[in-house]
Amino acid sequence: MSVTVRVPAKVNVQLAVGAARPDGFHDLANVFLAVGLHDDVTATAADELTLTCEGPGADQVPLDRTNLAARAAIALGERYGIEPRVHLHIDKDIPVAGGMAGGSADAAGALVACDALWGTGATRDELLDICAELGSDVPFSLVGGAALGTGRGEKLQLLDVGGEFRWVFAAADGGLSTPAVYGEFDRLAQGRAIPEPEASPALLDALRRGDASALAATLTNDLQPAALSLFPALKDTLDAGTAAGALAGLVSGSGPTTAFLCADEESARAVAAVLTASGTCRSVRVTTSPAQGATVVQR
Ligand SMILES: C[C@@](CO)(OP(=O)(O)O)[C@H](O)COP(=O)(O)OP(=O)(O)OC[C@H]1O[C@@H](n2ccc(N)nc2=O)[C@H](O)[C@@H]1O
Ligand SMILES: Nc1ncnc2c1ncn2[C@@H]1O[C@H](COP(=O)(O)OP(=O)(O)O)[C@@H](O)[C@H]1O
Repeated sequence: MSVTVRVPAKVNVQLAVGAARPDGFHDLANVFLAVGLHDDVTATAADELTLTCEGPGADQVPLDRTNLAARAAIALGERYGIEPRVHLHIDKDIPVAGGMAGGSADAAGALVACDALWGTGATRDELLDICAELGSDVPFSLVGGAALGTGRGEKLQLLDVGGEFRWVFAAADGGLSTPAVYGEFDRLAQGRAIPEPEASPALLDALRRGDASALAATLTNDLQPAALSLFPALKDTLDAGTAAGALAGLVSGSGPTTAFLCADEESARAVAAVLTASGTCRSVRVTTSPAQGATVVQR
């Protein structure tokens, strides 16, 4: 018996980062938006825990117990006294180490797939607890849509989105490590007072109204200077996308994927064509948001 779960990538339309906490994490006001790029995770009953992965960047995904999908299966099994005898297959379409929460998506997908396979009877809150143990972004991958993440990003408040937004994503040649980008944020912040992170009322209002121009005017990412400092060529991609007519461009989370918000489908196609021809990125995708969270698509 097999269960397949589809899980979305995310973009952070606001990522306000506070000072480093004693535990090494940073308090955030993290406005997540799920976007229509997905990984599919299939869980199949097996003799032991095994993993396979296919798709772009699959060679950079660990296939041992450090894989976030494997960790999710182990964590669920431990909680409910079940041996994780399962084969997990990840069909990957979310850029690896790209700041789009691909690993978190796979963790949420594996959790929901194993939960369905094993019939644990876990409540959604119990699943969300396990998600938060696995990583700061994992709870959002489970719920999808749009949400404000506070704490280290794991405490979620669902947000209303009043319309569909058009995005172009440019995957970079290479990846960025999330801890390295937060470390660079700390280095750049030395000697500066860091304000408490707060969600922008204007941005939440733009989301609620589905107003792309207003959202474009309020997009912010406090990790962007750190990502650009570690990966300066991203500036060329951002310049190419905005010159091509995007309403705004920003680094997605810790990067190095760049995200371009566009007025409509036609503009998104034009921006994608210019980015593809620019030679400033590895691949380009056009998609929409919001997208739904982890969903069983086959069983
Ligand atoms: C930056 C963001 C924005 O959504 O995602 P990505 O863009 O990388 O996908 C997140 O904050 C990443 O969340 P996630 O990738 O789940 O991070 P975790 O596994 O919990 O933590 C990895 C490391 O990132 C740093 N970290 C993470 C979250 C946070 N609020 N403060 C931190 O300082 C810590 O160094 C931590 O050890
Ligand atoms: N299922 C997974 N998919 C992708 N990466 C994973 C997975 N499990 C563990 N990793 C590790 O996590 C790192 C971060 O990957 P990813 O989650 O795709 O990026 P980001 O944190 O930038 O959103 C990768 O370099 C990889 O070593």
